[in-house]
Amino acid sequence: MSRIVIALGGNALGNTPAEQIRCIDEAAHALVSLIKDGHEIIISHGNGPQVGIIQLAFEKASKIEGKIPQMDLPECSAMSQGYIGFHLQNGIKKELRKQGMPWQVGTIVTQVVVDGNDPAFSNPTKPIGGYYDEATANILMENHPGEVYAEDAGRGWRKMVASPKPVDIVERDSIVSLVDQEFVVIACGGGGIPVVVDDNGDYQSVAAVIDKDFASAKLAELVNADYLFILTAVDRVAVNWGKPNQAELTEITTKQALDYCSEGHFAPGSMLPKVQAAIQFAQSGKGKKAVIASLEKASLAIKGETGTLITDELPTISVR
Ligand SMILES: Nc1ncnc2c1ncn2[C@@H]1O[C@H](COP(=O)(O)OP(=O)(O)O)[C@@H](O)[C@H]1O
Ligand SMILES: NC(=O)OP(=O)(O)O
Repeated sequence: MSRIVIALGGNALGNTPAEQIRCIDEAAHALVSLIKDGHEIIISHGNGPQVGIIQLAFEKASKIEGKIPQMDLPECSAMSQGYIGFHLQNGIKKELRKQGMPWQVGTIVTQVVVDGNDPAFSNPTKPIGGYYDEATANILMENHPGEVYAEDAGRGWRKMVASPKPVDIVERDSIVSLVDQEFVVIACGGGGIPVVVDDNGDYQSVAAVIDKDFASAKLAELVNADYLFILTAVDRVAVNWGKPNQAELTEITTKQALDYCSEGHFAPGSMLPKVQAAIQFAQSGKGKKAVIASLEKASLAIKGETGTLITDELPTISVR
């Protein structure tokens, strides 16, 4: 039996409630199959599209109806955790019931501590919300001084917000306690609600969106997981991505992964943070394994039949 932290891509959850329910229904079988194989799972998820939509909805509503306030980013993140957690709870419960399994499912509103002096606060790099063309992004920047829009991994222009690195997880003990009681736990949604610790030791929220892959690596480290699974839309990480000599990686050491990162094989804002988060977890303790794989093949990935395995110690590399 292994303890597995699973990071689900926010872009894979669709853009509407109906799409999200459908995506989760499709993912639930793969997630439950890991429990059926005897593993404990803790699920985290992205919220990039969703948190941007929630913030924009409040901004628009506040202009139409004066009494509706604008909503700050941490509150929008908290709402996204509830909204996505609600659908994940129901989708996973439905699949568990179908398979006659008695596990409970619970979502924890999770706060993640960041460093208030993180340089990320003055360099917004995390894309949120929908996609725009360049001309529209320029108009939005003119009309909203202080807002930053930039290209997101060749997919279009998006609003960029600060994305500090996770340092600690406030609700870590609650998460471990529920896992120990055979709950499927959903935590650190959207990378967690970013907070800093003030002089009194209280938590104060800060306007940022933490990368869910980095938050998942921190979660996996703090709950002493054996595996970090980063599940996305491709079966394996590739070198020379999108080129005629593209080659998928099956197993790499953290050293090899670092070399590939510095050679520019992984797109910033998409695959690069996943590989960096995988390295971080693999280096966090002896025998720790990180796997980047496709969502629907999660149960094959744990058997080593698909995905890219990243560990600190593998002596060999396979490329195919
Ligand atoms: N070197 C690479 N190997 C594999 N996929 C890559 C690589 N570089 C970029 N990608 C792209 O990155 C995507 C994963 O990033 P993204 O869509 O942002 O993730 P998420 O699932 O968290 O929303 C893959 O589906 C693929 O299209
Ligand atoms: N918070 C976060 O990393 O979300 P995405 O995975 O949707 O970008």
